Amino acid sequence: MVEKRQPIPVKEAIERVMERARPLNSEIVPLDLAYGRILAESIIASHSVPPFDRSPYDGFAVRSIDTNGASGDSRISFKVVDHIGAGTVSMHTIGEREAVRIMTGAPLPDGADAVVMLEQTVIDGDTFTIRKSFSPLENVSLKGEDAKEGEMIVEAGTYIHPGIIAVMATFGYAKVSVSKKPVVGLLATGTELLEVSDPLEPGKIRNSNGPMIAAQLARMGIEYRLLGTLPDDEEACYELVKKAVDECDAVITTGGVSVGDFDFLPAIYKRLGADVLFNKVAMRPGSVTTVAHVNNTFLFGLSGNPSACFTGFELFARPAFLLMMGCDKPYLPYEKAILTEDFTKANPFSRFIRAVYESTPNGAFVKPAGFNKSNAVTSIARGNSFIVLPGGTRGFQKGDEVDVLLLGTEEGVEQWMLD
Ligand SMILES: Nc1nc2c(c(=O)[nH]1)N[C@H]1C(S)=C(S)[C@@H](COP(=O)(O)OP(=O)(O)OC[C@H]3O[C@@H](n4cnc5c(N)ncnc54)[C@H](O)[C@@H]3O)O[C@H]1N2
Ligand code: MOO
Ligand SMILES: [Mg+2]
Repeated sequence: MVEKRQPIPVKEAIERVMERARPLNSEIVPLDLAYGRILAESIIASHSVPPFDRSPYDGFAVRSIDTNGASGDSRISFKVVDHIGAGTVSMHTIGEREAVRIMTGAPLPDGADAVVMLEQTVIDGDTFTIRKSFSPLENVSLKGEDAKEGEMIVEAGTYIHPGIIAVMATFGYAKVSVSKKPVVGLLATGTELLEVSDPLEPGKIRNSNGPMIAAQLARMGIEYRLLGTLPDDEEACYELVKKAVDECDAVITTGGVSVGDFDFLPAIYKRLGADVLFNKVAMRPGSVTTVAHVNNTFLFGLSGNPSACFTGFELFARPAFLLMMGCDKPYLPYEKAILTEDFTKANPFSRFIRAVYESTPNGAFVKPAGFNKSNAVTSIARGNSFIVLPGGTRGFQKGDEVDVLLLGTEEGVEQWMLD
């Protein structure tokens, strides 16, 4: 008698996984290795930005009061008493009708409260004239206008993108505290599996899930331990998974999670005494995705079918790893888009269709990325998103608005947006 599995809604499955995920500790890395990591400390402005009043233009620093009344008919003349570029501080205090020739980024000299752009002057030796008046602080980049000393700039939990690298450099963070990455073991199971470099043989296929998951992990900045590719042999798989559980924060397997005679993962979870969070999800593809937990280690039993495997990783493993890394936005970004093709199949379960999403000036559009069965591999290659159709629906038409989850973005969202 084949075991009857109880499907649970996708949202509940995700919640069960996320409830078990615990943030890992942090580690210190040099700034040049921080890109793509998750901040484990908040970035506080250690000084004001800019740190001094400075010139935003190449021109002349003047006292605005001296410019009052300037016009085309009545030009006012200034005497240039110093000349500075960025990085140099003038020792002069500007007096009446005096000016310092100043370059972009140089600190405003004492006494000056406005900057005249070079283009606004007529220069004659060490004097120049202007034809308009300037108000106090005109063309001055004020100390602290970008950030005040002590201000919170980026909160812990944020994905470190190049802009965050820029502020950390600004504030002298030569090293920064980031969350540790999970150690993830990767095992492809299947007697039919060949290595990528092997020629095809009757009844065999090349292992595409292993390299795919490795790349899904790489896209998140996570390295993996390749546990290997094993035939459908319960004993060999058990020994390998058992060993990996002690060494890894998560073990991802592909294949062998359904009810077939050579699907040994359910028996392996039992022998390990693992707590199975679920073994059936009301979704297509990926309904047999199984997630278990033992000794503080996650076991992600992804389906062998490539589209199901891919989907199971993105929906369950990805947010769990991001939560473990302290990320405050672990979920795939959500959009609405207009379907540009009919999709008339019934959806007994929530359906995740590999899709091509395009954002245009006329709105966002989406269409299935080709052959879309659970065992499809080409639509994963052609897609950049999932169309999500709710369970219990059918007959989506061209022009309908549908839910879309975007793949491969650096930053996600705080909440799972769908049921
Ligand atoms: N009687 C039932 N049969 C099946 C059910 C079911 O509920 N009752 N579920 C179906 C669903 S849904 C899926 S999905 C698959 C899941 O199968 P498994 O996760 O057990 O995976 P396998 O049986 O090992 O392989 C399935 C399929 O995928 C190919 N495969 C496996 N590994 C790889 C790999 N690394 N790279 C590329 N392709 C791989 C394998 O050759 C099979 O074709 O079960 C349904 N059956
Ligand atoms: O797990 Mo299966 O992918 O629902 O087709
Ligand atoms: Mg199977």
